[in-house]
Amino acid sequence: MAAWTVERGSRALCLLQSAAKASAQKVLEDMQRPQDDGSFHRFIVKMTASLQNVQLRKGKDGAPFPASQLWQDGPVLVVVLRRPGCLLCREEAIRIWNSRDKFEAAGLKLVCIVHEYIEREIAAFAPEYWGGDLFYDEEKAFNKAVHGGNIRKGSLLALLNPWGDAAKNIKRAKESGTVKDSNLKGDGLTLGGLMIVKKGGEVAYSYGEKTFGDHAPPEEILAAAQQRSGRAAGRPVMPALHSMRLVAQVLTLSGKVAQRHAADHQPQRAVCRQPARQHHRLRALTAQSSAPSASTNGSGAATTQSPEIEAAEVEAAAADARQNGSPSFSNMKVYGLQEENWEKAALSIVVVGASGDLAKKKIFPSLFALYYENMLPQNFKVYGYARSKMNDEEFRDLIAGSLTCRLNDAGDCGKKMDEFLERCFYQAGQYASEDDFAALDKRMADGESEQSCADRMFYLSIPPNIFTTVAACASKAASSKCGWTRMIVEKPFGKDSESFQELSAALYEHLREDQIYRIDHYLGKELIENLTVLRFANLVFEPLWSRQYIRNVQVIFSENFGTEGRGGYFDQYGIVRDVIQNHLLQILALFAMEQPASLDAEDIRNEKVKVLKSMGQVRLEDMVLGQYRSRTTRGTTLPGYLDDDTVPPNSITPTFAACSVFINNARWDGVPFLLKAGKALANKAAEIRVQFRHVPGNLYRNKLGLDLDKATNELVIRIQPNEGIYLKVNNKVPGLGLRIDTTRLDLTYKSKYQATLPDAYERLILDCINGDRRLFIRNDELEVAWEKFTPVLKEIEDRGVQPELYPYGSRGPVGAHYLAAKHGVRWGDLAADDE
Ligand SMILES: NC(=O)C1=CN([C@@H]2O[C@H](COP(=O)(O)OP(=O)(O)OC[C@H]3O[C@@H](n4cnc5c(N)ncnc54)[C@H](OP(=O)(O)O)[C@@H]3O)[C@@H](O)[C@H]2O)C=CC1
Ligand SMILES: O=C1O[C@H](COP(=O)(O)O)[C@@H](O)[C@H](O)[C@H]1O
Repeated sequence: MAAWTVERGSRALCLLQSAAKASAQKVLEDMQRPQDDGSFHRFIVKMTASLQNVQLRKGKDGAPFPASQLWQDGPVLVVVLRRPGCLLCREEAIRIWNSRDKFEAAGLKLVCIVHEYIEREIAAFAPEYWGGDLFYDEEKAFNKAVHGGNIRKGSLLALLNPWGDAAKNIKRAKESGTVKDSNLKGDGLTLGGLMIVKKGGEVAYSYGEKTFGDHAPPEEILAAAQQRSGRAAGRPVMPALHSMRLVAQVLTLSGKVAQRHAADHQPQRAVCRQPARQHHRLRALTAQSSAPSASTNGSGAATTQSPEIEAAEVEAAAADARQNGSPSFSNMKVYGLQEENWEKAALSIVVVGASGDLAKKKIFPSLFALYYENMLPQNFKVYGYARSKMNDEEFRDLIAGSLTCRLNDAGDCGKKMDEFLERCFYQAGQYASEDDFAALDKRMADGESEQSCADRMFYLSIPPNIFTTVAACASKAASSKCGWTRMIVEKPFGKDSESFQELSAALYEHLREDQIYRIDHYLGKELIENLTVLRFANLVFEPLWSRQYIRNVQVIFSENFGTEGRGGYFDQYGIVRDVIQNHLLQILALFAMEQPASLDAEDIRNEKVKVLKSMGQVRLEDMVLGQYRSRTTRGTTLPGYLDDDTVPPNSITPTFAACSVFINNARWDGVPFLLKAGKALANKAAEIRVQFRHVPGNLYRNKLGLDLDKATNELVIRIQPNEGIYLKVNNKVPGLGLRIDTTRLDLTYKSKYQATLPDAYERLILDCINGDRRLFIRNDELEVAWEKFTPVLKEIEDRGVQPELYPYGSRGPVGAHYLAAKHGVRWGDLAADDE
């Protein structure tokens, strides 16, 4: 068989790299020379064999017959459903069914397969959404086949992400107007797809749904159908599963795109010498160039340009290839291999500083949660790296203690934990030793060798003084040779403008901006993700979001424990650098920014930078500093900050700070933004409070009591704990007479949603793997953030400003009340009516 093998595509890619200016047509011609090393053939045989004898039924009680009967007389297009009642499945079914003329013209018969037979559901589905034959596949063999032989389950987490593909698909389906009604009955998690099977059983095309409602691109199905029948003018018939996609990839690789990508990957050695690995590289490049947002951000494999520019380039390259290439591809969109490669992809995750607190507390549990939710690529491995001496078993014991089964435990958590731990390894090494990182590289390469090529993600969970040393050694000695290499860098990103610039410059010596993922875990919190949805997806809030209606905004962080063990780190930074300059300022930026042009990372971050630039300098006179002291209650003494052994005696580092800032733009002019953060306070909370102005000429003024502030509307976005959003409104108390009460319109997440909220680190690690940079901080954001705070921090240190003492477990220093009063407002969290 004249097969289009993956290796053949690999060679074509090398050809492209070495002669990037060659036209796509020429490359296609080169690829079209037949080559048969048997691998594609073996794949087809395996796939075909797995379906031939599958027993299908027409109806639940119908007589079973072998699936091979479907294609014994001619080719067939098989729609493999997830669930007949679902909106997205109905949308897909009717779309295919309505295009049946084209498929039938290409000689295909259309059938639909369900893996569950709920009579009423089927009756509501066919013939309303599907007019052809429908068969029941009890074994779910077709659902497996479209996903390479395994059941693939969609994750409910995917539905929680308002920017995710699943949400976009739901929107698209609703807007299509083709589905009148839908329901939630049946198994909605087992993903489906679509296949074209040739007469006799050879699979000519296969597409597995990657997430809910991700359907095979119509142009691709049609092109495959035409190829299958050999009807596309002048085209050789070719097996479609790989070749269709391979050609799509090659089309994207013409001219400068190929050149740029080739240049972007570092180090470049061995790229062309390893044909087996090229397949993966093809994926990485295509994933980056494929259509929707996930793809432009997708691999992050290598661009310093904005996604729009890149998308335009890819489009131009594809257009070029269309012009010069075969007419049968003229309508073909450039879709990536992401979905199938998600399973084939190999990923090595390195946690540097694996013996430390953050790694144990957050990173490994998050990785396990992602694994449990099937969010990690099939071929992933985790490597812990630190100086401490441990073997793999000891390392596994160390992290096992912190893994939990909190996410939707389906009873298999223990087993999953064991599976996860089997993929965890430990490599001891010094942080400044390239040789030690080379040893890690070797270890990873051994682990990766079964796959085509692995991407590598490093999480630098180490003290800031060694960030750049590690970045240097890791990038030099342990970068991925053919996939992407990304590094998540933890805060603190410097101590002031100067040290930040130094750190930044040092990182840039070894990494490009698109490889650096500066994490601020507050951006990964559910309610922060929801902030932009709340603003921009509701008509009722955005018009009020300005100086005209808002009196002040408060961003509040409090913890009911002290530095406890982290005093050594904390004392060098203090609460302003630890929480306000990063977490709270990031929240403020998202809250106050203008509507971005799109939800792309760069558009959002551009708006954040603008609003930060419009912010005035933080001034000492607008700031209150505090430090907690010990407190004895009922015979128990809670230690003061200075009682922490890791804190120097007489330290004046603030553990509490509050400040007011203004944003000097048309929207926010004159509105005080009050930021407050403290440790060892009365409770643990993080929230945004928006206090609205008083109602002018209020008819009920005399019913509201003397304190009008109590009756102003207040919108509270409770980031944690007990996540939720509520709006304080005035309401008539039911009954005779007219009494007014201030009450809450309350959306408390745990009452409304059953799903466990993912931890911020889970979301952010996954985003990094996906190349989604929206929730990571760009260098220029930090630059501005430091500009606003550096002068005041310097002044505090130069003057040796003494913090006001407050007792452990109290509501903080009294000075904070004066600060609010200076702006004629009160702290919402300290109001008597606020529990
Ligand atoms: N812990 C937390 O809650 C949070 C931490 N962060 C940030 O995450 C990063 C990691 O934090 P965390 O895990 O608490 O840090 P740790 O202090 O626990 O350090 C992590 C590891 O780094 C190594 N290490 C510690 N001190 C040094 C040193 N002076 N020189 C070289 N290596 C050292 C140790 O491993 P070994 O000796 O085995 O090499 C240690 O296990 C830091 O940047 C921190 O600011 C951010 C937010 C929260
Ligand atoms: O970054 C930090 O955040 C934690 C608080 O995080 P949370 O998710 O538990 O609210 C804080 O304790 C720590 O001091 C700071 O470095």
